Amino acid sequence: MQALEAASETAGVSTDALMENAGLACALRIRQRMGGAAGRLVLVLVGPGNNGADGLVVARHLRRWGADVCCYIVRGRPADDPKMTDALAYGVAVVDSSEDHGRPNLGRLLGSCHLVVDAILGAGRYRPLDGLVGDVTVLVNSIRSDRPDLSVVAVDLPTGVNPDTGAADPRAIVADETLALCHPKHGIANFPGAGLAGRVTVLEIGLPAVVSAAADADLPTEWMTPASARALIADRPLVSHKGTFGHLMIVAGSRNFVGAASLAAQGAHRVGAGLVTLAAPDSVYRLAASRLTETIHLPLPEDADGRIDPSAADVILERLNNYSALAVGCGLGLSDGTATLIERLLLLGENPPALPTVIDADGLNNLSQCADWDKRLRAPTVLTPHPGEMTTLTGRPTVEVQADRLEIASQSAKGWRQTVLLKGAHTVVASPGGQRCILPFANPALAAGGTGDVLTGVIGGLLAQGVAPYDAARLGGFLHGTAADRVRSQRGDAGVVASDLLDHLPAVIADLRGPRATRV
Ligand SMILES: NC(=O)C1=CN([C@@H]2O[C@H](COP(=O)(O)OP(=O)(O)OC[C@H]3O[C@@H](n4cnc5c(N)ncnc54)[C@H](O)[C@@H]3O)[C@@H](O)[C@H]2O)[C@@H](O)CC1
Ligand SMILES: Nc1ncnc2c1ncn2[C@@H]1O[C@H](COP(=O)(O)OP(=O)(O)O)[C@@H](O)[C@H]1O
Ligand SMILES: [K+]
Repeated sequence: MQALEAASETAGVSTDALMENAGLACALRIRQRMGGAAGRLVLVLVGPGNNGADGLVVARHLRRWGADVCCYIVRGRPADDPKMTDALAYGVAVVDSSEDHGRPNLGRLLGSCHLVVDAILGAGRYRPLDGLVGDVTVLVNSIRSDRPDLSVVAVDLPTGVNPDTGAADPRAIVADETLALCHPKHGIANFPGAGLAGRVTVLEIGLPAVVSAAADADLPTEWMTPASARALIADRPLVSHKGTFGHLMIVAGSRNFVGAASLAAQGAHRVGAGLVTLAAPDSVYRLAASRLTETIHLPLPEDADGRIDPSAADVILERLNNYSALAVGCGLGLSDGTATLIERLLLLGENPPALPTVIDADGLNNLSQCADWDKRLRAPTVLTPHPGEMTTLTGRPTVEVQADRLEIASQSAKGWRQTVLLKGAHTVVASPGGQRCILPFANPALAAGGTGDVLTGVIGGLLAQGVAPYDAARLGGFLHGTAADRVRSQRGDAGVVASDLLDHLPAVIADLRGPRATRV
């Protein structure tokens, strides 16, 4: 962002203009969050640099719209600060920390305000919080935990988070929402910083077009937003039929995991696949069929433990010509037989069509048993490991995977020449060509068995409709994460079950698509 700011100056857009744009964008979002400005009491914590200057612009606009706004100057501002002059001219109240010994004024303001804006520190050079700033952040965090009605909104980054790494001072601000200016900094993509940022909203600050185009080409990591997801949703022609939207074959399920197969099938239906066939062990078919009224069924021979028998590979392979995508793995179980099945379905050697494929769960575990699997995948594939499955596939300890999620997903995608979706809070998607993106969802409601099976069905359903693997993975993950956020807002963090996600998927797609005209 520092380089972009310099390039903007050269292109004729001053830092001051960017700061004004940034402050206005933040003020608009805060007003929206509060459901209006008039009569609200807002406390803006102002630091010494440009983040503090953004805070003063936010304060001025909110005051202009009728809020009672107090700026608490955490660290001295320059004596001739024009942003301070402007804020005072609009009637913003100012309290200086140097005159608030023992912080009685700050305590009083925190006790009565509706919302706190953290504009103490942003993306400047990081150093650990000193005593003065740390005092303030500790008080804010403690009053926030006593007052569930109080929102803390951070400008650009929560104060105390290292913008480049995501490391955090133990006294860092805990925010309910972070307003990321232009390109989100790594500090709110990586944990623990990401865990302190709350919901992340990305705001435009009006970089000149030539600068932002160059930046988009240069920056390796995309932060998925509703706008970037919308761009991946295809039009749905009015004159269409079930064949228009593809046919997905799902190979899944075993005696112990009947629901996994069923959840994947429903995930695919709910993102608009034209036809979905579930190829499952005969005993799973008998249980799942009564729930899956829209699904086509292909019952398969099974072994003594209720897993698909490897001889079923012939049954599947001879039919694949009639399908447009394949999803493999949910609840498959793990045995020599299932490894043979996976080898025959997915790896070089046989000669069926190379259907776009998503592999999850035991599909991945079985795959890891096949010699040289990473060099022999036949089709364009999305692999969707959780961190434990990533360990199985790469041999790298899970703590290592989690410490460097972006790099490990990227390296794996390049090495395997396939798309990789590394699950978990802030899911990472990486393409074999070096693109990568972060899905901005951290949601404990998703931490429940079966949610990954829904994701596999969603990605498979998109592949079947002709969406390219990298796009299917990032769009699928975005739809899944958005649906989960909706479920969480209705039902809370605990007790959500995977099938709760399903009903939300069509509305998530419709809302993202918006009122755009459907083409015939
Ligand atoms: N780069 C851009 O294009 C734009 C940047 N903007 C804002 O500018 C911010 C970056 O501004 P700055 O570079 O001034 O950085 P900061 O606002 O983070 O402030 C840096 C100042 O804080 C001091 N400081 C750093 N760590 C400290 C600590 N632990 N305790 C006490 N003081 C500490 C530094 O010595 C320095 O004086 C962004 O986060 C964003 O809010 C926006 O105004 C929009 C335009
Ligand atoms: N705390 C979390 N924040 C965001 N997403 C999460 C969180 N916990 C789990 N998820 C998501 O939920 C899904 C879980 O998938 P997985 O671990 O394969 O479970 P299962 O196979 O039991 O369905 C993944 O999409 C993962 O990214
Ligand atoms: K901040």
